[in-house]
Amino acid sequence: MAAINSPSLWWKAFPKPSDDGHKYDRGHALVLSGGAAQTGGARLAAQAALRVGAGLVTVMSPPSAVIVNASHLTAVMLRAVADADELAAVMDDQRITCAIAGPALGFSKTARAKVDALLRCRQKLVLDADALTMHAEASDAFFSKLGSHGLAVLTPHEGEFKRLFPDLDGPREARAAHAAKRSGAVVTLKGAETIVASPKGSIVRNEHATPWLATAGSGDVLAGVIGGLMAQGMEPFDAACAGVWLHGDAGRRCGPALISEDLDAGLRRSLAALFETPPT
Ligand SMILES: NC(=O)C1=CN([C@@H]2O[C@H](COP(=O)(O)OP(=O)(O)OC[C@H]3O[C@@H](n4cnc5c(N)ncnc54)[C@H](O)[C@@H]3O)[C@@H](O)[C@H]2O)[C@@H](O)CC1
Ligand SMILES: Nc1ncnc2c1ncn2[C@@H]1O[C@H](COP(=O)(O)OP(=O)(O)O)[C@@H](O)[C@H]1O
Repeated sequence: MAAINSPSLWWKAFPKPSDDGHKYDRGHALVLSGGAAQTGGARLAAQAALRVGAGLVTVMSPPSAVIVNASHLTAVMLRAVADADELAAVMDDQRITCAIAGPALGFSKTARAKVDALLRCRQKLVLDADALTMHAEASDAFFSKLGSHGLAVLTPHEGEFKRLFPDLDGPREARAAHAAKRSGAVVTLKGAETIVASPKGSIVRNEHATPWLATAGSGDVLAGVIGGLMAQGMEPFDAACAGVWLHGDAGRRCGPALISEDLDAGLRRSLAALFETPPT
């Protein structure tokens, strides 16, 4: 039976900046960008990762999309990365603590190879959207890589979940639990209620949200929130639970007519409230 998500479940593990810390103590997250016409999803995720406290966040952009990304980024950094080999070389830097891939990434051969390179690294991962769908045709091989990796969070919506786990049906909690066991990753099955399941059998149900979150790019923000928390050292299951709650709380604080860009301000208010009155 699932626990109901609330800050008391994960507050102890939640990253708090130390008085004498510097930005590298707060982790460095990378976010893969899609091509020149598909860059927004990565930037939404990157901004969210920075907002929840990652010390540095860099968008890794195909060279052809650098100008587009550069014209939109300020605190988030930017680096051109042409192919999987270049990405693997960047990931060799042990100061990189998490990578986020999938939002508006696309399905090119290069995008697929980049995700494969991430799966061969030791850093924590959030895989969302296209980084999930691209494995629908060869899901067993994907699960085997995820199982060896051991530090990934998958964030499918129902459509993406069905592509990866077409044989699973029944109640959402049972499906998420089964998917986590099969994939060896933490599975965050998004929806009006979001289920977070770990490969070891922990399961949490999040009811703290708002239907106003059903808007383009909202899931990209969630991927960034979870990745930003993992970049700071939070374990994948705790980060997924905390991320889903914060995302829901930010949505509630924004209220009617929110669009995904608004969640940045909502997250700031959510974090301020959490730090002002921490759960007991
Ligand atoms: N600003 C941006 O750059 C944005 C980029 N996005 C990117 O656009 C690409 C397509 O993403 P989509 O999710 O639209 O498309 P997908 O084609 O991957 O999935 C949508 C399909 O799944 C079905 N579906 C079933 N249950 C669903 C559920 N609970 N929630 C959503 N869909 C459900 C829908 O009916 C639809 O046919 C991805 O790369 C995504 O990251 C989107 O995230 C929107 C914002
Ligand atoms: N009716 C709803 N009530 C609460 N939250 C919702 C509802 N519909 C969607 N959400 C949340 O909004 C986000 C949508 O993510 P996703 O479908 O990946 O969108 P996108 O691909 O556009 O970013 C998820 O976090 C999901 O849980």
